[in-house]
Amino acid sequence: MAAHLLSAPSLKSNPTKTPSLSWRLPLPASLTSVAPRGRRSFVVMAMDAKPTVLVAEKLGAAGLDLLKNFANVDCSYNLTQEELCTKISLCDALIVRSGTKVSREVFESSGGRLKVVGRAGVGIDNVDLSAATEHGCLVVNAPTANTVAAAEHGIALITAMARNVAQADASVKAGKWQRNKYVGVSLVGKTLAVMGFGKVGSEVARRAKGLGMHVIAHDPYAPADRAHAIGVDLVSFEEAISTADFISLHMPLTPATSKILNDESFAKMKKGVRIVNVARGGVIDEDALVRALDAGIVAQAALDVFTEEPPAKDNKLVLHENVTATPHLGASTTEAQEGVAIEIAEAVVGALKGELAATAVNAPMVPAEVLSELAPFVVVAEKLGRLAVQLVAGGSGVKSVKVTYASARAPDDLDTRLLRAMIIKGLIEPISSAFVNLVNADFTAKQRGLRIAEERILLDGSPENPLEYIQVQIANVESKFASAISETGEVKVEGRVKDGKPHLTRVGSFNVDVSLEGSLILCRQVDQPGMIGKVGSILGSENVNVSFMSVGRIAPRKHAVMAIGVDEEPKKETLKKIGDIPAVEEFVFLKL
Ligand SMILES: NC(=O)c1ccc[n+]([C@@H]2O[C@H](COP(=O)([O-])OP(=O)(O)OC[C@H]3O[C@@H](n4cnc5c(N)ncnc54)[C@H](O)[C@@H]3O)[C@@H](O)[C@H]2O)c1
Ligand SMILES: O=C(O)[C@H](O)COP(=O)(O)O
Repeated sequence: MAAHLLSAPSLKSNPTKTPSLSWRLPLPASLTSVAPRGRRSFVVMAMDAKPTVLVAEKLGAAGLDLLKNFANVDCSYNLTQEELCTKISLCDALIVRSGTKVSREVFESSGGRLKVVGRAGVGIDNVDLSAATEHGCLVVNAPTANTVAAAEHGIALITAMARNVAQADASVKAGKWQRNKYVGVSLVGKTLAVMGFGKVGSEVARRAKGLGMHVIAHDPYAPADRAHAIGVDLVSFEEAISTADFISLHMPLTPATSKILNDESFAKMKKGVRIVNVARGGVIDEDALVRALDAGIVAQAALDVFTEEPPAKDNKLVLHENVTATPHLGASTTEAQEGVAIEIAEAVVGALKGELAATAVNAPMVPAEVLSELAPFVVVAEKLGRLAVQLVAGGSGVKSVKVTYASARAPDDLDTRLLRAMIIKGLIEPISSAFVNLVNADFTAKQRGLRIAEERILLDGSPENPLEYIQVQIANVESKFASAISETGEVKVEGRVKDGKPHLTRVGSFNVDVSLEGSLILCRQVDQPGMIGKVGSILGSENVNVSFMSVGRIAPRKHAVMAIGVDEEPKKETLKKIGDIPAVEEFVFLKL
């Protein structure tokens, strides 16, 4: 991405000292959701001495060498939170893996000196991103270097579990020779369901094919042709879990995937299924897994990750005789750690020098004047992305997105890069563990094979208002809400700013008008009197507050789409009651 998006760092040359740095990064609250009023920008202060980097967890030697060429490096492992908080005020950068909690207290204790946190790995669940941004601290990660290691660990767990390697090893070491007890199962010809066909999942699939397994995958957002290219069929969640002999989890932990394997899903699985998890502990309801193991539905599980890490000593799942457990070792190979160390050291050094980091996860940057003008449209853009992706049910994956900006401004007079970044953020964040901002939006989209085509419609009228409306269309997909498909076959949503507020103004071929706040119910019905009352009273009786309601129809007494903004998330039963109204043909609940 072009460096001029960031107000350029001023480098004062001084032959005897490290160059001084001064960045000024305007801070759009919508990109970070954390900037308190009056703190919309932050400045990385001038550094006249060599910076100090605290490496709080073991990092590969090549990465350390890179850091040492530029900074004083303090490797202090196993620090308590208190020790970390004490040290941090003397450090310009901090590098961690998943074992160090970089809490708000750490940022507060830094006294403003900490400028960069480097996460040597993918997940940044251990870094308080809001606090980082509030304190003007850039967070960078290393998202690709440990993919193969994680995939290899998944395969190691599948094979070790199938042949009882861990249990048999413990038995031999205890002086036993139990050849009959540890008869395993073969992998060849067995069906493996890969849940989450991203970087790690696709590498697991490729390797499992080599072991002679029949591989299917479930990932509503992955391109089908990428799966077909390696001989994998993308199937529904139900089909994946009900037909698999082995299930391997590779999706991020998001509100939608939290406890996605639970009592209900275990009940649908083949008796004797085997489960592997090298993603995040929270995607499995661990108590439900213990029940499924006890009931014999799940024959075995092999787990690298846990809801709480390290798990409690008396954790029933870890102690279960049919469970193989490893202490979050997915990324722990010499090679991956060298790769991650180099990736993160380069990112941290680059950030300390004032360069843009493609793997930055919280760096907002856009000129303040552009930001203030586009601020309300930024919200529309992100929400349209979120809505559009949540409307997708399947098809060839979210690959091709067309964004249309309708404006009376000449194209040169309207910088849409921030809007595009926010649409990408809206499209990607609900379906991944990625954090998207202006720095990494295009990079993240490209990495996921997501093509964003932008089109401008030049309107007559006053160019005072930067934009009339934004349209987001996703091609080659099916929708959970058939009415969201436009006349030309794409999932289509359109929004605009009204009285300073973001509004949804079109879904598919239906005009609607609903404020984009809280959550949204879209409902297609036969246009007839009394529908608004019926739906409103169901929501009212369940204490769900309706913030907005609008009906768009093709013609009187034909079909209509009702858009209902709600402040609270309705219960499943409440939504079912709406679906049961005879005139309702389809409906969908969407989180904004
Ligand atoms: N154990 C370890 O040490 C280790 C190492 C690396 C990665 N990880 C974890 O593995 C997971 C995958 O990492 P990645 O780098 O492949 O991420 P990725 O973003 O490349 O892939 C995740 C995939 O999951 C899909 N997905 C999202 N929601 C889904 C849903 N509801 N159902 C099915 N699929 C869904 C996405 O479309 C995407 O294709 C992450 O949770 C990551 O933190 C763990
Ligand atoms: O998020 C990751 O990159 C993996 O879970 C690995 O984490 P680790 O580097 O702390 O082992």
